[in-house]
Amino acid sequence: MITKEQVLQALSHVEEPDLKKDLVTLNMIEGIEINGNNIRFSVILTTPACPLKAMIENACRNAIAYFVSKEAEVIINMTSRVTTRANATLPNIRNIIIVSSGKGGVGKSTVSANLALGLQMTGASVGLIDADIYGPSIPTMFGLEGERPLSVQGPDGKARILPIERFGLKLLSIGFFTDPEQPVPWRGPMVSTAVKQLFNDADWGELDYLVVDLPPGTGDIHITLTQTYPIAGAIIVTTPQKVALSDVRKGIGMFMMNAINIPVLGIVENMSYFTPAELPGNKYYIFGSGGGQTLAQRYDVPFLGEIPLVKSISDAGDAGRPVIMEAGNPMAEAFKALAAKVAQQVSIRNLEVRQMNPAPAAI
Ligand SMILES: Nc1ncnc2c1ncn2[C@@H]1O[C@H](COP(=O)(O)OP(=O)(O)OP(=O)(O)O)[C@@H](O)[C@H]1O
Repeated sequence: MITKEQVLQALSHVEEPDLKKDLVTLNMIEGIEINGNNIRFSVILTTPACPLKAMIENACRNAIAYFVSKEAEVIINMTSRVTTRANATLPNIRNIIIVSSGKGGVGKSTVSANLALGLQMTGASVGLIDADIYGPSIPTMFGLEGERPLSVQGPDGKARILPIERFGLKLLSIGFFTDPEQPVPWRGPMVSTAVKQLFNDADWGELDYLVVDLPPGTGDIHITLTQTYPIAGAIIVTTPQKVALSDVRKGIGMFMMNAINIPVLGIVENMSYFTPAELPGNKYYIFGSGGGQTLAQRYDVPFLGEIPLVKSISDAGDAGRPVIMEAGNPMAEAFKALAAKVAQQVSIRNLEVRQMNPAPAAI
């Protein structure tokens, strides 16, 4: 007779490669049912985008065959529950991911939009805030220029902004509230108040991830957000040119300052190499190669990947349909891989935070 204890014992030999602990210790096994030779259970991954899903499933099957019985018929339900750090400020939002860059024009908004969609395509619920007061580009990238979000009455009687939904994403941009013909001369306190409204006064519902596209550089918004909300981590976008890399150093330095102390989930290098549309296998590193990777090593933060310079990205951005929506486009694959890596880093950081502060069970 196969017992539940035998199954748990076998699965305690399977390690989650990113989290470096076994599946039983991580409480990732649920709903074990045994009926004669049939074993059924669920593995609760920490993100639907887990790039190691197939490998973990395989390791579970091998462990059952080795430690329990070769004859067992195993049915595994691979599912997920996105982890969070305890968050009393915005309890419905499990992870806030900020996307920043030292310099303007490096592709921060392009990365934010495609990352948010990449996370959403794996089954997570995702929101995107465009807090780039100097040049909000999310309305254009999603074909939403001139749109105005509706206002609804919340249960407390207060008005709430309803994010606009597009391709399954919930979106709010500072650009929905400003007139592109009449740029607003923003002052520090105005900026902070306006951006905080996008978080506090909006009806986001339940979100696994909220991606935030920040203005370039290190300014008031960065300080306000990092001091007001529990941020799961920051992503830094750069391009291979030396000047962009030196700006990134300042950005990383800011997040690592004691007073701010936001985990850097990693560096993304955009426009790393040029790929002609007719020769997608050819890569031309016109600005030199390896800069982002070297910087990541120097600061001991993950390198999240290289995004090529491809004309279709900007065409797609201008046409209101981010490139990740184009099935079969190699760029779409690059952004999907990026989303999986980011989700993985969020899970790792959340576990580290829980180990440092084990009081509330945050899963
Ligand atoms: N990998 C790429 N290949 C080709 N074009 C790209 C790539 N990444 C971004 N672009 C284009 O470069 C321009 C700037 O990109 P984007 O708006 O995403 O940058 P940003 O860093 O957010 O800029 P800003 O600082 O102005 O907000 C856009 O026209 C975009 O379509």
